[in-house]
Amino acid sequence: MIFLWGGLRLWRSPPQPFPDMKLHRNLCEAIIRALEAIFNQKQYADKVLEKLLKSNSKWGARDRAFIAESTYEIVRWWRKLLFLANETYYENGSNYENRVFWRVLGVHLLLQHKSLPPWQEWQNLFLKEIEQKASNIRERAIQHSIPDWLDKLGEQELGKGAWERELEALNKPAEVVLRANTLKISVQELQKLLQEQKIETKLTPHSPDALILATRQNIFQNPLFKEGYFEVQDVGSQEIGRFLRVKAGERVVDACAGAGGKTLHLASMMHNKGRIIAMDTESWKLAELKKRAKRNGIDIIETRLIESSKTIKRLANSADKLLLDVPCSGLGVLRRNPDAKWKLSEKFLIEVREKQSQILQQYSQMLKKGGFLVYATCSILPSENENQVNNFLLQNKNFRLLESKHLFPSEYGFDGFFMALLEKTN
Ligand SMILES: C[S@@+](CC[C@H](N)C(=O)[O-])C[C@H]1O[C@@H](n2cnc3c(N)ncnc32)[C@H](O)[C@@H]1O
Repeated sequence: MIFLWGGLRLWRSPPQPFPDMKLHRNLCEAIIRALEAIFNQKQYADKVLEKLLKSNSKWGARDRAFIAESTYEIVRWWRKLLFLANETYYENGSNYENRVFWRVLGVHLLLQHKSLPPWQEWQNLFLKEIEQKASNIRERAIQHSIPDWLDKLGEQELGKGAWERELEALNKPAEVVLRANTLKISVQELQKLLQEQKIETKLTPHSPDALILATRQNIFQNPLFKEGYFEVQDVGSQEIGRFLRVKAGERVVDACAGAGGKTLHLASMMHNKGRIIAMDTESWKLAELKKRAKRNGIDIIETRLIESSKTIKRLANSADKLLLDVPCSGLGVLRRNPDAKWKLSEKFLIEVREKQSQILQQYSQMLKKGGFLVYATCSILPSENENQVNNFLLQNKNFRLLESKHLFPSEYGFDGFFMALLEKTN
């Protein structure tokens, strides 16, 4: 699964019709190239777009937004658009012909009320017919554009009503959320400085340091970002950091730190006092984390690459607080990563659940007696969440559950997460 911290996320805005924009063939060809790389070469959408947008410096901001937004919306609605284009959907990962990408793009643009140029690829596509077909879809997996196996699994795990509510919410494009780096600035001051640049934001009751961008722009180019005044981080992800209740001066281990989205938050809540050991199995992510820490004015983080179980054993009984933000299906963040639903498989889910339970079992040994750990995922499936925690508690009587929380996109409007706070009592 993918974890994003890069600039591309900012291009995922609500679908916009770009009403007065002429359809240039080179922009449509760029979208086709992106779709081909995502669906046939199985590349990650964010990486594909990052590379594609860098490849042509002549595209203006509107062109780039058009390419990125169209690609993301097509990826999100892939199965439904194939159905409306009278094309076959392959659940087994087979490749699609170029012609299919063109037809799907044509259907998408018609539904955005664009009039199509008389290009040969778009002959015989008519909005009225497409709309009529769309109004008669009976199958939930097509309507919500999701693979059959995942649709069945979601219903099995969450129940019909809850799964349908999440399906609906997970197909809405995500907002861009900033987290003020309180080591450098308060959320109110940040809002004011952004306003002076005519960048409108709103506060949210769900997170004290969060600001939500009213309109999308390349915020990573903003001088305030370069100065480390804020990071881009979803509201739910911010909640996980707070859930660990870290204090200044503590020794904290963030064992699946990745590029450090949550590590940086922990460090600012600790007022940059104490020690955080940020670990991961991927060295490139830890290298990125170091860069981000520097920008944020944080110097209490030490990165440690996990090369074997020895790295973990060396830290036995050493942490006051431990964050286990484990690898997962990413089902809670499909709004940001819609391509994940086409790349996930039952086999991957079985493997990732096994990994989660191993991490929980082995890494929890790093905690001191009396210490707290947070087990977190960006999944909404009980099999990755409470079931993992319950199994662990059955086998580890020296831990007790203090609190757990589900963040469902349908209920609070942001990404889906799970977090459980455990205490090591003995
Ligand atoms: C959910 S992501 C972490 C996101 C990160 N905490 C953040 O807030 O940006 C899970 C991370 O676990 C890492 N990972 C995978 N297997 C691991 C293992 N066995 N031990 C530690 N980390 C692992 C992945 O490389 C990935 O960065």
